[in-house]
Amino acid sequence: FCWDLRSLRCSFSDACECRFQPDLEGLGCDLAQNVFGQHLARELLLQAVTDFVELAEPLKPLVLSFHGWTGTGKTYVSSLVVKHLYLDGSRSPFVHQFSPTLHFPHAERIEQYKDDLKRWIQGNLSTCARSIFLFDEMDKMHPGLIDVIVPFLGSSWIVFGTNYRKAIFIFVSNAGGEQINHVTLEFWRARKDREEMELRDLELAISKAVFDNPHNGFWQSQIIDEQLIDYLVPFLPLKRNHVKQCVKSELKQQDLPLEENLLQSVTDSITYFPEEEQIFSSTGCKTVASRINFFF
Ligand SMILES: Nc1ncnc2c1ncn2[C@@H]1O[C@H](COP(=O)(O)OP(=O)(O)OP(=O)(O)O)[C@@H](O)[C@H]1O
Repeated sequence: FCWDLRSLRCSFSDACECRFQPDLEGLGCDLAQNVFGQHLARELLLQAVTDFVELAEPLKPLVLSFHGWTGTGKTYVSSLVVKHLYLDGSRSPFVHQFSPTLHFPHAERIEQYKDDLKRWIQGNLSTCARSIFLFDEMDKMHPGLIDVIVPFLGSSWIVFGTNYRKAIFIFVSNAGGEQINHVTLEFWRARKDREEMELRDLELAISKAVFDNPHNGFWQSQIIDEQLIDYLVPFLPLKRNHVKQCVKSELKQQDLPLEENLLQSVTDSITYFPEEEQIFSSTGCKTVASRINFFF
């Protein structure tokens, strides 16, 4: 069980800046128990977040970029980070999410979006230095837009009168997903244990795929030129056994019986690739919840 004693601690301490009260043990516990098939993302993230929040005066904000195929847990893992950093979890007013298709849909308004985004981040950081900014679908972001946040990501002390070094920025995208899938498949074909995969097996493939792509929000971005991303976090394609674990955990959450037949039927109803070997789920665990409803 993961105990959460933060409320208690928070009420006795002055250190509860913006109700930011990291529960790193809880985060580690949740990642280990509830995130399947992602040993690299789990380890890297826990280490990065731990190192960062333990610094009272960090030298720069923490900047993470999540990459991987659809339904592999990128959004889910971000929600766990938020849940374990703020007492109010995702309801915290200091957690901000941007999605290009929702917030920046019109290419011709890019100059306006640049101003808005800069002011928005600056304003939020003045209210609370311990803010989190999540940028979804980075592969759909207009190149150029994201560069307005460059001044907030580096290590100069004060930007526009705000101390911003305590913020966390998380970029999420499918970019690099195919390359990650390819390397993972090669591992499987070589009969190597998936857990033996190391970051260095993937890093080069991801950075090439992401940063050399003119359609990506990071294309020719100063964020890359100035090396402002601290960690590229890879999410591996999920195998049948991981999908089965997702089905099991969804059944538990919905208080439904854990019948082996049902578990197997839902797991088998998903499509797998490549066509010959059928190893990885083409939608990760994304459609699991809706499929369970279909079987009832
Ligand atoms: N590795 C995983 N472990 C446990 N559950 C998972 C995992 N991956 C996905 N899920 C489940 O599937 C749902 C959808 O996953 P999620 O939204 O995190 O995918 P994603 O990687 O962000 O996909 P996309 O790139 O399409 O946005 C989650 O809410 C979670 O319930």
